[in-house]
Amino acid sequence: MKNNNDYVTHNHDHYKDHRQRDLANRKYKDGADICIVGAGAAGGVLAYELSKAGFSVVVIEAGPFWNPQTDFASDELAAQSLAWQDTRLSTGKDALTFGHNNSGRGVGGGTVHFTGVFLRFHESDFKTKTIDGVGEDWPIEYQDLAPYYDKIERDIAVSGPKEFPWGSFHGPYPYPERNPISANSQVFRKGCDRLGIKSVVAPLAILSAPFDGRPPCISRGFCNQGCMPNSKFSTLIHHIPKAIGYGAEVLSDCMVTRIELDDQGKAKGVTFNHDGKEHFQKAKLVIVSAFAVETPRLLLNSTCSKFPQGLANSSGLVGRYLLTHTGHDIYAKFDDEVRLYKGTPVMALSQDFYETDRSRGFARGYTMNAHGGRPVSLAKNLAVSAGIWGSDLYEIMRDYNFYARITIVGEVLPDYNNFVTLSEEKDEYGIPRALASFSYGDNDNKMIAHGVAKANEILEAADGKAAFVIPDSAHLMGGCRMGRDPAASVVDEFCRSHDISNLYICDASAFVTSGGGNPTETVMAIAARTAQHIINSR
Ligand SMILES: Cc1cc2nc3c(=O)[nH]c(=O)nc-3n(C[C@H](O)[C@H](O)[C@H](O)COP(=O)(O)OP(=O)(O)OC[C@H]3O[C@@H](n4cnc5c(N)ncnc54)[C@H](O)[C@@H]3O)c2cc1C
Repeated sequence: MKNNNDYVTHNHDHYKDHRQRDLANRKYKDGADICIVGAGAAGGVLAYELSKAGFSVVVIEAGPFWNPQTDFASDELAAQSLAWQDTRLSTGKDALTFGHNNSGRGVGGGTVHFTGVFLRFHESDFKTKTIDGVGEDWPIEYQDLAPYYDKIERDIAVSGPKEFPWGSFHGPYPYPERNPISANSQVFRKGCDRLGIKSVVAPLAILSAPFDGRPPCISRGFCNQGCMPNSKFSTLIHHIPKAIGYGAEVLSDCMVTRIELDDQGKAKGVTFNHDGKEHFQKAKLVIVSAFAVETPRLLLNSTCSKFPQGLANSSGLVGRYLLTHTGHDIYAKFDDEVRLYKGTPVMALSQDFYETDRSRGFARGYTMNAHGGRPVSLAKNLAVSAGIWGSDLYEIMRDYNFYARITIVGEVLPDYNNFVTLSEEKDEYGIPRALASFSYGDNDNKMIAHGVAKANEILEAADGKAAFVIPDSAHLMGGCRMGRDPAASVVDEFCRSHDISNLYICDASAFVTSGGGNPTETVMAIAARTAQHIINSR
């Protein structure tokens, strides 16, 4: 019998014992207290906190149980498999690109291939309607999440600056900031300094010193390809192994196709597909943590006579108010080599343009990330998103080493007409494929224009020559927004669905607004708060 400490020892193959081989002999075949759908950022935190509190927990994950030592490759193309690659249909004026840029698949979810930029939301993010007259207020405030932000940062030893100039949290972070920073980040900070724009070394869920049996980052630079040395946090290597140590069971390669209700209209478990066969997992409470596209899709697919519009959907808002961040990439060319592939991709950022400044002509704002990048994705994005082909494309790729990049992570305002729903087309499980529709609004477009101009100013102040812009988006959120009014939201402030008392929806889909910074710390803080609520309600 292993004790819990065995599961926190890293760099050996502690995952193999838990790859599901025999579903007939699974641990909680006759029922568990809690079934969590999806083992990503939120699902991992929930599994850890709830199993630690003594609940019997089953986590059902569509993708594989990755082993960093054998499954992660220092190869851009090979690592595409870490993302959700099933076909999703996309429409709208600014149709979203899915695949590698949007969600994970497999234990760890998006945390396996995320960049590790770890930011809190600001106080204003939770009340944009009250403060700026745009978007919607959340049913919670920054202060409700603050203790959970603290906890998550401590739990995974976030590295960051001693002083963080923006928002309510001013540091220090549990672990010191990363040093040295990449050449791209040095270029960014030089440009900011010359223009009087504040910048810092980025807070990262990547170790700057040893922690929990894991080594500090060696700046190998393949963060988005899965971190083989385990220096970057993911729920795959942190929360999930510990949850297993507390008794949780993880069923990987198992696609949940429906949430099932009993005669009283309460959740009784989920149906899932493994290797072409259907299985049922009984549970007293179901939590859906399948991310901003798959969560609404699963709810909409789980129709029954009592809920013909899908589960938790009496408001008609499941799938509505889908959010993303503007993710425009601004490139400039330098005389000296920058080598964008080197080191942790984001090592410096600025939030000087995060809060509303009416003189700019739009509400809300953005984070600027000095953002490294790899050559295959650059070539693809140049051709597909920027429409640069032929000799122009060849020349840029030939001079790849001389480009620097800034990415604008900008707040997109919530819009009822941005949504995910079910299409007419079905996948191999017989579930209708997701169809997402997305268009930027006027405020979003003004913000993008401002961010692009500001990034060019910074790069030019650092002696670069403005080169090209690749339009992009990042980080999906929303689709099951939280709120107090059951007619205007899908879940309450603890992510409990308004319609079904033992059905929780807890992941990025619960976001009301997108904030102007990378979202995963907020996803995890919300999950930790939801777990505490479930524990308190026991
Ligand atoms: C390239 C990239 C870089 C990023 N970088 C950053 C960053 O630097 N900082 C930051 O804050 N955020 C970043 N993000 C965003 C981050 O990954 C997400 O915000 C976060 O993972 C969302 O957490 P989640 O729990 O909602 O979903 P996920 O982490 O995506 O987890 C959902 C899980 O559910 C599983 N699932 C889905 N449907 C089913 C089903 N029907 N049955 C069973 N399982 C299912 C999926 O396989 C997945 O494992 C990045 C994202 C990408 C794509």
